[in-house]
Amino acid sequence: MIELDNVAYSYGGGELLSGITFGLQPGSFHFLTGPSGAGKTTFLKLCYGALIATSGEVRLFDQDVRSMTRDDVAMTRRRVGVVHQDVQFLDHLPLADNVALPLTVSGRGALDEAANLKELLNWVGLNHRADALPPELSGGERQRAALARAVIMSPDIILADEPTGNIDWEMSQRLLRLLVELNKMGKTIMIATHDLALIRAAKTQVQARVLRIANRQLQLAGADL
Ligand SMILES: Nc1ncnc2c1ncn2[C@@H]1O[C@H](COP(=O)(O)OP(=O)(O)OP(=O)(O)O)[C@@H](O)[C@H]1O
Repeated sequence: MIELDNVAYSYGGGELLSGITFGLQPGSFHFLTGPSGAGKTTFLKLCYGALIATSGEVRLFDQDVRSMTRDDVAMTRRRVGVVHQDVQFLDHLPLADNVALPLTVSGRGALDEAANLKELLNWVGLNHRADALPPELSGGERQRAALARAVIMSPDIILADEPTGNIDWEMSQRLLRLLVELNKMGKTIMIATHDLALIRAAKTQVQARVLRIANRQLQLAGADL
């Protein structure tokens, strides 16, 4: 689904990632960990084509990201749902409209939209908050809304960057359960996180692999986490 072949990435100040070869298999569940500043967000951005590798090749659904047209990029955005580290909403729009934004932008029918949206808000436990404005939401509500928005287009892959960064343990568990549920429905999941307790909790629920970025390299972490 996503393949990186000997990928390197530099930000000008030097090489951040180097010699990265990785293939994301359908239906897999990965955690991505490593020290702060190691390049986890950068790696995720390379995976969904938001950044282009300095060298090496990234293929998204068998297509080299460098050869993608604007339409190709729009298509892959539908197939890859991203939960960003710094979740942004339009503060003047109610939560439901924010969650529906990818549908609205893509021009899907209103009826289709309404049915899908209600079900989705229910699934993340936010039906009662549908009319709330983003500044009125708690951290956990924002994260669940971000997840709902990331999956509203029924993507095949969900990439989540520190989705439990600012929320308490109970809410982290709730979010994890939603991601595990998505994986059981066949979605491919990758979560960047510092939270080793979250990884341990996940391993009791799903067969998760742990990747670690350190010293510019991507490695498969040992089973002793
Ligand atoms: N647009 C940019 N321009 C220059 N340097 C950048 C840019 N984005 C990130 N960096 C640098 O690249 C390094 C890796 O950043 P990245 O966000 O990928 O790390 P991370 O592992 O996700 O960190 P964290 O765990 O703290 O979120 C950092 O030192 C960061 O300052």
